[in-house]
Amino acid sequence: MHLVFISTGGTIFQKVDPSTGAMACSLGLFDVLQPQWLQQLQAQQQQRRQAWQQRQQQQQQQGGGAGPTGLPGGQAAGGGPAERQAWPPGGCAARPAPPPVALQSWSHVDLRARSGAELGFETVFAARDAVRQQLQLHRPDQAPGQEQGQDEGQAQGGTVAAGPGSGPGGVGVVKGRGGVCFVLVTGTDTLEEFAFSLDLLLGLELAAAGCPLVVTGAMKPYDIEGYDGAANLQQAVQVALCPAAARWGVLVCLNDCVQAARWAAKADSQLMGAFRSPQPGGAVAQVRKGGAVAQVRKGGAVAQVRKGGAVAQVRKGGAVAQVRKGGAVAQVRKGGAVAQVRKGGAVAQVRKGGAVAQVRKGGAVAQVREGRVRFYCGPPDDGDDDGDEDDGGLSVRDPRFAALTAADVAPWSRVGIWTTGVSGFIPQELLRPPPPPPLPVNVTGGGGPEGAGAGPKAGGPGGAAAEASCGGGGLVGLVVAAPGTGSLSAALTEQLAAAAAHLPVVLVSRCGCGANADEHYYRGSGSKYSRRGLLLRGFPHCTPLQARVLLVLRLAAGLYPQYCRGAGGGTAGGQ
Ligand SMILES: NC(=O)C[C@H](N)C(=O)O
Repeated sequence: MHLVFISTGGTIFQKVDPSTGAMACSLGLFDVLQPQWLQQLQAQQQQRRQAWQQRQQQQQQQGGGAGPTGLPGGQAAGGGPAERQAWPPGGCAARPAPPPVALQSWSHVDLRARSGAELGFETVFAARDAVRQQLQLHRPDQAPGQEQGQDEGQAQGGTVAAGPGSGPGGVGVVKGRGGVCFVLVTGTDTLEEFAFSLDLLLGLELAAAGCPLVVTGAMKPYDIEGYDGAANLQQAVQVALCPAAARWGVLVCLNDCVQAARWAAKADSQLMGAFRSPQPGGAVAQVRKGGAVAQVRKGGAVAQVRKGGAVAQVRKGGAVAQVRKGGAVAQVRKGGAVAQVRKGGAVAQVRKGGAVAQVRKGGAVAQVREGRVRFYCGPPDDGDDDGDEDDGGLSVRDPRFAALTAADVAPWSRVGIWTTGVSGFIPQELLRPPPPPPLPVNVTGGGGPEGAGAGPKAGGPGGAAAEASCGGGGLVGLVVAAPGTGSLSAALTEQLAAAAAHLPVVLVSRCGCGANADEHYYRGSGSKYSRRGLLLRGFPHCTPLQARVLLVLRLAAGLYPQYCRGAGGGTAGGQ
């Protein structure tokens, strides 16, 4: 396996410059991750592979295969016994463990972006292109989606096919892997958007090729006690090499936890456990479409320490405590919500000890414990999303994104996010329709709407040229983060409905988790907006940040032609 590091900037590479007293991005990747550590890992993986091969031989000699439980013992990082036990519910009959992955070589692509705040789509696309290039170089022999008998898989003892009882997405089942995996190091401030964008642009390709990309960073700078950069980077490497990571596409790994890029969000601006997925902790059960699916965790982080104070962390509890500024316990709860009811399919997982756990949208999908990567569930069946929404035929990982370039996306990046609430308002200035196009030179009157007043060109997939249609407010689109399932006052509804004639307006929940419409309980909560031209479908459970990324890519890909000039819809206006 070849491991590719792609780095930008961020706190992970920062320490104070004594001459200025300001933070400076002065470290390189291999200052943070000692090559010696990689060499040790290389040797360790090799030993584990040999041990695995010996066990296979012994089992064959004994004629026992994988044994009655399918759990050959002694697996280490990337193939540990806990990982095997974790999934699927009901046990793992006759499912052989995949071989530990051999780390053969590594390389580094430095994209030289400075910090999370400076991240632009051009860097996202530079990363996408770097990944593509490496995928080409380490191309599996067979077509995506098929079992790959590629050199790497064969060199490692062959591929391991899905056995009976393998869970959704075949977690822990490695139907061959590509010969390359990726670790992207970046600033945490925009890490979730970077990871989500790459999952949209590359997720299908990576998952089909069995080549995971793991995104990481650090919450503390290099020269501060408790610097988390080295550990995060090491764990990201372990996750990238883990067989169970192969089909996830893009993952996020910080603070011992691995989360799906589809769900991970920076939910705390300071703590090392900043990254969470929707529904972290708290909920101990979920009921979906009438069938109970329990979610039990070992408590999650139930105590946090900021700026000194007692260090307290209680697990297997459910009691929640937070200690902030000097040790005062600011908040003590017991239990939080004990049940949630939503639409949706049941997906459950069994952990050691009989606890019935976790719907796939909740929390970490894997953790690094005792130096081992333990996946608790597999990627979604559909490889994309929860699939329980009426998404209007739009998937989140859309194959049409594959042809996009940075130049296509540039004109469409001016999508704004506006949050509404009590006495909610949106400045009309933001929503103004585009100015009339200037008359073409040497034309006396009657300038048509197309061709004139051209904004930057965007060549969409399939050669369909589209131009961004900027409203008078300078926006090409707007994401409205509204309360609850995306509830708007009557006045806002009318204001946005008028704007939707020329400006794509997406409505999402500002809750950070949950759908933007719920026709089961709040009947009409979606249709009254979509009837007026607001975009709701195809943004399932998207956070406002995710909806923004998705809208930018969809506009660039020409998926909403009514909002593009020259892409079949004429000048935007009227749907
Ligand atoms: N922890 C971090 O990486 C934060 C930093 N401000 C960034 O570049 O995103």
